[in-house]
Amino acid sequence: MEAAFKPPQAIRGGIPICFPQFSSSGNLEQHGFARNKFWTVDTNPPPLPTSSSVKSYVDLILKPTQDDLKNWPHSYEFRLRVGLVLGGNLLLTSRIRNTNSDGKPFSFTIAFHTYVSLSDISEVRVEGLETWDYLDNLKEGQRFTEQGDALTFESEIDRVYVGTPTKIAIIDHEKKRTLVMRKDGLPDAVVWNPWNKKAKSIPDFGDDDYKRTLCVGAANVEKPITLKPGEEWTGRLELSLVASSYCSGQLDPQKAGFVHYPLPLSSRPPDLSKGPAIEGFGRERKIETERKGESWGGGQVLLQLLSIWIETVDLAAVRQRLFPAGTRDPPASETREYPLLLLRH
Ligand SMILES: O=P(O)(O)OC[C@H]1O[C@@H](O)[C@H](O)[C@@H](O)[C@@H]1O
Repeated sequence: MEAAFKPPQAIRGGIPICFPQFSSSGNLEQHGFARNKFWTVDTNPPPLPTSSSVKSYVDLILKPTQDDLKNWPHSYEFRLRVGLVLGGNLLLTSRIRNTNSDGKPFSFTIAFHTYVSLSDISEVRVEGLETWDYLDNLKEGQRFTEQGDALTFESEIDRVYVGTPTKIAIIDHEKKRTLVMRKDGLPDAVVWNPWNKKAKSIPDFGDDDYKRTLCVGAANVEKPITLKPGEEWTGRLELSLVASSYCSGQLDPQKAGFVHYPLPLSSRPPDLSKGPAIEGFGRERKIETERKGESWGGGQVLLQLLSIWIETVDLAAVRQRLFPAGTRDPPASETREYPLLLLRH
């Protein structure tokens, strides 16, 4: 996929964050405005207990501008901690606080619209959603119950599974690996693939890209969250890639040993033009044309993480947070994934 960040057009690929509205359920633009915003690095976030297995993280923040308040008249602070867990998992911890000074509550829906990169959609099954209810957007949002089998794909799908378990597995038989999604505070799960006809009308999708990607998003859609001033909501999403010696029902990623490491930025830029940037997490963008004299050692850069765009930041500071001293530099042969994505001037 060729994900392009050209607001106000939507971005597809990585993990766009749909906030404060999922899909077209309200008056705002489809999936809300957050996915088209620049975030800033939050240098002094309020304390957030972090498990000792989270070795490196960076804190980001999104707040409304005066213009934003015209569309959605609420003050909020959306904090996102992007963490790398020992062993290579990716942990996103979100906190949304109502900072309205007029005493008014606000309600929102939210989704982490994860684009998962696949070998071929016909080789994939999703476990963890069977027997749960879903709202089918291809049938005016009617409610159905999934049957007892794992999900497989033969045509367009556009559903919100409601009140789902905390673990979902996306099993890719051909790649022999499984993406395990664990979620807290995000009871619903979005499953979307436009299939061939619809994909043709979607800018970021090449003709066959529908075969190689599937959106499985952790979400809170069915019952919007309401926050009074001063109240805060927290949600967590953890993604792990495991080798698919995976057996049905065995969702513990510790049982299999697919490990990936942060790329040591000090060594050399990865040649992302040859393939997906973070393959397992669905990022498939050729960035050759955009790599104009990046400074990998530091300096002011525009940073993109998982489809989250961050205002110009001091790369050295971000690198230090994400890859603190002592992080083991992996031998080149072991480097498989690049959690830190695109840097450009
Ligand atoms: O094209 P967008 O705005 O990124 O949305 C993609 C799809 O996202 C899904 O989550 C929605 O349920 C679909 O209806 C929508 O088409």
